Amino acid sequence: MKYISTRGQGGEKSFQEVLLAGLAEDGGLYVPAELPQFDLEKIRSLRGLPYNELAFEVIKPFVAGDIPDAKLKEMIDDSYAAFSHEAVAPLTQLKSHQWVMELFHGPTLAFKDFALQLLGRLLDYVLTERGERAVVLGATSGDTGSAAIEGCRHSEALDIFILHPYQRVSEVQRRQMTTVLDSNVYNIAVQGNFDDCQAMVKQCFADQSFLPRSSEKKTRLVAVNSINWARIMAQVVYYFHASLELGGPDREIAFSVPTGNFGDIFAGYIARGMGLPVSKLIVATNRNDILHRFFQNNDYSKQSLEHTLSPSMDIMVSSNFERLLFDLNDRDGQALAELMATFEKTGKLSASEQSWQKIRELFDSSRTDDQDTCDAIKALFDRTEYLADPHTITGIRALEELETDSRTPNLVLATAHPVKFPEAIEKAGLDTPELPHHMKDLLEREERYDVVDNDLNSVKKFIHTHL
Ligand SMILES: Cc1ncc(COP(=O)(O)O)c(C=O)c1O
Ligand SMILES: N[C@@H](CCOP(=O)(O)O)C(=O)O
Repeated sequence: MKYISTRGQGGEKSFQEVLLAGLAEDGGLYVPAELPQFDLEKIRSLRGLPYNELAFEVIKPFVAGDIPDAKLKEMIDDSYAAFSHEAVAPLTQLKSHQWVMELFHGPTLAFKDFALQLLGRLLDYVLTERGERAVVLGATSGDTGSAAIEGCRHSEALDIFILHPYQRVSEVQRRQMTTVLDSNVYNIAVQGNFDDCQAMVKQCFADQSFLPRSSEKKTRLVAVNSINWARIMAQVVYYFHASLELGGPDREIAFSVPTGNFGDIFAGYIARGMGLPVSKLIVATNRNDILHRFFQNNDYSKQSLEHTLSPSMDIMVSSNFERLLFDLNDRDGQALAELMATFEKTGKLSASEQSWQKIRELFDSSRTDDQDTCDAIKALFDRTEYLADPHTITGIRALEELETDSRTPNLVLATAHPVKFPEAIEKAGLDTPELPHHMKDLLEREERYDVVDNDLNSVKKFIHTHL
């Protein structure tokens, strides 16, 4: 499989190159030069497979030529054996035609584990084969950080630096990161918001001269955010899983996806591009609604980032949106590079009217504020005794608000476990469930993290001195 940058430079790359690079050298994101195609017969043949076997079939073409089948299979089997539910991504029906797919049965209780358990293993395998070490650098609004640490901490080939916005993640989320005391793990609490953290991570990738150099080799920086294609690739699998559970590919499914960095829903777009019958992709946002404004009014313009009860979606600049824009611009890297340069200068962009109209046939969107988040969590619980987390509920609310075809199964991605967000659950007037067994003493464990100014040089200096 070959990959290209959304900004058109640098030629074709292999999966290993893309895995290890994160961002492309021209500042773009990697996408497959061509998507693998699964016809209906092939998709039908996947029916009934356990999650790990399905994952192997879906992921295999993306890594072809770079990871031996037997090794890939072993890594996938190990990744999903770490999940606490036998079905890995179980579906629960909330009402007729409406299901949630629970993506929070991994070790850190959010959907990030699906990709980061595998990504950690892929990195460890590839780096060990090459006899190299690397520095993992990531930004988190709460969930990617702990999942990345959990996925990578056991690798002797990796040092891990995670930036999170100081006092802007929940206590459980913070402690899931900061109570990991391994000597290769560094948590940096930046006195800014998630967009600041993500922008600094991208700037570190763009200019890596701050990294120490050993005599033989320069230090390699690796991305664990969904700018890394391997993240999207692993997330594609559960769209196939949901569809097959609900009668696909012989009926279409509509997916409603709590959205921030546009990675999770973009994986659904890729599944559709591979041949999976998907009728709608619904972008559910919180008050940070740049994507909602794009899908409603063709207006992708930055506003100030607000702190909400769904902190993991407190994102304004959505990295993966660039991957969609690449397709909307007929995969013209030059045109996309110009569009992104305009966005960097002016803080806004829009698509051509024709491509926006076309993409609106597939995508719809909805926005939920904090009050509606609490009201909807309570109303759902009163009706069904199902406790949704404040991110998942935005996806459920979107389905209530938008008119969807009642004959098509509607599936919401349940992206995190409610136990991670007691503030929202309490504000909804409900009791937070107990922490699961492996995290029982989380609130008593020793923490270690450093608070750093919202300043690129301070972050670079921190990384440099700790390597
Ligand atoms: C719990 C939760 N829900 C939804 C999202 C949004 O996903 P994405 O950033 O892939 O759009 C995130 C963060 O990424 C999250 O942690
Ligand atoms: N919501 C994420 C933010 C980063 O998104 P990613 O999917 O690009 O890693 C988080 O919880 O950290």
